[in-house]
Amino acid sequence: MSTKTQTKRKVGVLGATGSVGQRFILLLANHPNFELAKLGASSRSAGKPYKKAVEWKQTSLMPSQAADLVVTECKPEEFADCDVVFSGLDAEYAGAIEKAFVEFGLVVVSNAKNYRRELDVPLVVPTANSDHLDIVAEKVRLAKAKGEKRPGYIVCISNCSTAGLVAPLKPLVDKFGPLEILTTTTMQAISGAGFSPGFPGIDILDNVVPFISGEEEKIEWEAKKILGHLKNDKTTVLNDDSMKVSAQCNRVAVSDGHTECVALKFAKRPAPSVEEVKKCLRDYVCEATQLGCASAPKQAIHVLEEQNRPQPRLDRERDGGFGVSVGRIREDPVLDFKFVVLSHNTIIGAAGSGVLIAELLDAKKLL
Ligand SMILES: NC(=O)C1=CN([C@@H]2O[C@H](COP(=O)(O)OP(=O)(O)OC[C@H]3O[C@@H](n4cnc5c(N)ncnc54)[C@H](OP(=O)(O)O)[C@@H]3O)[C@@H](O)[C@H]2O)C=CC1
Ligand SMILES: N[C@@H](CC(=O)OP(=O)(O)O)C(=O)O
Repeated sequence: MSTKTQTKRKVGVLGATGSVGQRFILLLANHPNFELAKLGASSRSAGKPYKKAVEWKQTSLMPSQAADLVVTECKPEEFADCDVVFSGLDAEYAGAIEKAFVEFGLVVVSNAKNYRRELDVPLVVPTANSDHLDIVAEKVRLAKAKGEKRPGYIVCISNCSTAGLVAPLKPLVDKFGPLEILTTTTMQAISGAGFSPGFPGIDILDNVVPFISGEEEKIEWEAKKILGHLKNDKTTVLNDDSMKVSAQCNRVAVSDGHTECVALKFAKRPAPSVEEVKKCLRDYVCEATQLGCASAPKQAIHVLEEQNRPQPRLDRERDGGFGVSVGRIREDPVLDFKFVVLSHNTIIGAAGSGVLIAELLDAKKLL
């Protein structure tokens, strides 16, 4: 019997002190395939052990694997031995830093918005459109065919509200065809606004704020890219521009977990029944689960029958935050259906998606 143990892949986290960065630390500390090797943040944090650089705000204790790692500046040379670098960088700085990392030959999986619109950059919710990683597979194949080593590349994670929205839509579109109309009204947690400086308590206590800068536009176009298809040559994504999407976004006094009230109309007539929609969501098994990825949810979509669910505090941890909860699925008198979806914004909406994407890249031998 073989006694050979598989060595873990070294990984780094940029923006390790932030809201998304802290979630990456929690998810990577005891990961079976990845070893947390490098942490990066701004020059304010660089040179300090992580436990001194970070203002830890998670409800789980800071993992010992991270506490004494010394934070560095976000320079690619510092991360040269990492197989994957996760980015939770402030978008103001992410563009230049991530570009430098890719040019250095590194694999970057990013939460920042900067490269999401690039046609040859996959925008991936790993429980929905993991097939878009074929763009990366094609880049790697072409380089290897020329006798070159694996090139640096970037994969983008979607906006957190978009992730919760498209997770149940993808199996529905695959089974019942494209959507004609999609509307969503979000109730977004304060952790989505980040930790530096963080959403002011006085603004959110006893309150709802009906504006999140840039969020509605991002949901409206990102859904079209994620629900779109790859061109035949697998080099770019063709957005689903035939679908009309409308989003309204609100910040609410919830720590973690974005809730969305969704309504939709399918392009094809007759529309499926409520029972067919529920069955489609319940039966869905995402590729990451089929491949046995370590963080993949057992159930990607949880269909809830209780009339007052999902609720963020009660449902956000389903499948470790990698599962999305859908409740109150019913006919809509204007469109075809309406339902409520809840997703953990820093797990399936951010860092968790990043980790699961890296597991998929590893399973597909693209690292
Ligand atoms: N929060 C969420 O739910 C989601 C966030 N995102 C995106 O993820 C990214 C991170 O968001 P979030 O964690 O909320 O943000 P935070 O404000 O909490 O964290 C920002 C991070 O960026 C670092 N940083 C700031 N300036 C620089 C710099 N000049 N050079 C290097 N590092 C720098 C900070 O380090 P330091 O502590 O040293 O200042 C910190 O680690 C953003 O692009 C955001 O839009 C995406 C989806 C969901
Ligand atoms: N805007 C989101 C979080 C976020 O930063 O999204 P994006 O990465 O798309 O900018 C929220 O407030 O909940």
